[in-house]
Formats: sequence, structure tokens, C-alpha cells
Amino acid sequence: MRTGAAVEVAGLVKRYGAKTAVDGLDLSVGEGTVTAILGPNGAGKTTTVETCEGYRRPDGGTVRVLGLDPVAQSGLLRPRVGVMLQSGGVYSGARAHEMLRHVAGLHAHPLDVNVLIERLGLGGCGRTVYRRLSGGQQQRLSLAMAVVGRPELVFLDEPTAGLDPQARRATWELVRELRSDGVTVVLTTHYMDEAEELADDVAIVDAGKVIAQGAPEKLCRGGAENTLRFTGRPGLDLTSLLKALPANTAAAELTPGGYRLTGTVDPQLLATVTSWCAQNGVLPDRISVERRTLEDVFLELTGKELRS
Ligand SMILES: Nc1ncnc2c1ncn2[C@@H]1O[C@H](COP(=O)(O)OP(=O)(O)OP(=O)(O)O)[C@@H](O)[C@H]1O
Repeated sequence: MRTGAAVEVAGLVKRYGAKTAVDGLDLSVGEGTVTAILGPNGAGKTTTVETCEGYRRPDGGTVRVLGLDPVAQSGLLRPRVGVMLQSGGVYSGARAHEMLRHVAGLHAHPLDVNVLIERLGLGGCGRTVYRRLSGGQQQRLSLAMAVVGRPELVFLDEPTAGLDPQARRATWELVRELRSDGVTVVLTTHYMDEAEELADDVAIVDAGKVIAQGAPEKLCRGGAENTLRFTGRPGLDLTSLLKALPANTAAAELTPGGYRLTGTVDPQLLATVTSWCAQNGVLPDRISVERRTLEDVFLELTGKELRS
């Protein structure tokens, strides 16, 4: 992995009339990494990405993409950056393969178009005009157009939204290949498993700001607690168990004989619980440690209520 920043966003502000969509957002994307931008509906993800792509002019702050200003230096940037928009961004009367070949022809060293068509399962829709393609085919064609020019950096806005599982896997595979070829990938997604699978770095955006950024494992490890569950005979004396455990541990009997401990679940805590069980003649049928998932972290940080 290389080290510099492919994208540097500092204090970005973007308003639509009275609505502040992006509100002082800071984001740094390392070269050659895959960064996933997560956030509730309306958090400002698309606006941020579109500003990085040069489609929107910031109202405040600075944006640098491959060291360039995406609005003032768009001519220099366009050939080096691939873009997959949420809305497709493709002329609706164009035939699928013609369009892809046309885009390939604009670049000095494009990927092999036929291979890409095969990879993304677009073989059967070559003569179909864009507006008559299925939603999933449109998505895959937009992805193909974003990558065919061998860009240094690709922005993918919800690349797998609405795709079937096969197309989703094919898209993930392509993203992994881009990464191993040293391409920087910035994607937005609502799928936590996608971020966990693909991303070196995750940025969680809420109300126009990045509220957490880091490797998925790091985000899941840090902060709040993990859970240990065990089953034993009903009615165990949890007050006695808690006396043996660190002060930040909580215990509950959720169902008769089904216990849940939350707190700093580490090897020491597990050892203390099993030793307490031994001292009290309890043989747990089952004992398990549950780590927080990215979805848990996301919901903890952004809350559970629906966004308008
Ligand atoms: N062209 C526009 N004109 C007016 N308001 C807009 C426009 N585009 C976006 N907004 C508003 O700006 C806010 C941020 O929108 P944005 O599309 O950037 O969010 P998002 O995080 O990508 O959301 P989603 O997950 O739903 O795609 C929202 O409140 C949205 O309604």
C-alpha cells in the first residue's frame, strides 16, 4: 500500500438553499486503499462524493483529489478518475456496448472491453439502449464505464444497491482487483457487510460530518462493550457473579437460565466467569463471546431513529 492521500477534504461545507447538506466535513483517503463512506439517508455522502468529483462547488472548506482542485482543475483530473454515479449518468439512448467502447476509446490504455463485459455479465445486452436495461444491468454498465479507463482513483456511489447476489459478488471481486492494482477506491454503501468485506478504512458520516473513521476491525474493537452469553441453571446469583467481575460489567438473566454479560469482554473476564461457575457448581451448556459488528457501531453512533 502506498502512503500519500489521494483525497483530502478539510472543513467542507455544501448548502442547498437553506439546507446545509455537508457541515464542516473532514476526510482523508489514503492512496491505494478502499474507503467506504457510510451514513444514514441524507447524511451528505453523495454530496461529498459529488463535490470530490467536481460536480459540485464547495461553499466552504477545501477539497483536493490527487492533489488537484476538482472544480478548477477538472480537465486534468477527469482522465485520472473513474466515476460511478447513483443515477447512472449515462445518455439513455446509447447502446450498452457502444457506450462502453466509446468511453474506452477516450483513454490511452483502457481495459479489454470484451473481458470487462464478460466479467460483469453484460454480454447479453450489447445492443440494448441504456434506458431499456434492467436496473442491475444499468448499475453494472455504469461500473464498467467507471473503471474501463484504468483510473488511478474510482468513486463508486452505492455500487451494489439493488444488485442480485451474483452481481454483488462480481462487483466486490472487481473492487478487490482494483485495490490490488493500486487503484484508490472510494465507495458509499448502506451495506455493512460490503464495508466489512472491502474497506481498509470506513468513514461514518452523520448530519454532514465524519463522526468516526478507521479500519473496520478498529471501529468494532474500540468504544463500547462486547457481550458474553452463557446458559446454565436458572436463578443464578448474579450479584455474587458481578462481585467477581470488573465494575463496568452488567449482567442479566434474559430467559430462564440464559445469561448475558456486557462490559469489557477479554480473556480475563472469561476466565473469571468460568472460575465463578466452577466454584458455584455451574456447568454452562454454552458460552459465547460476541463482538460488535460494524452495524452495531453504526447504530450506536448514528442512533436508531429513521432519517427524513
Ligand atoms: N440537489 C439538491 N437540492 C436540495 N437538497 C438536496 C440536493 N441534493 C441533496 N439534498 C439534500 O441534502 C442532504 C444530503 O443529501 P445526500 O444525497 O448528500 O445524502 P446521502 O448521505 O447521500 O443520502 P442517501 O443515503 O439517502 O443517498 C439531504 O437532506 C438531501 O435532501
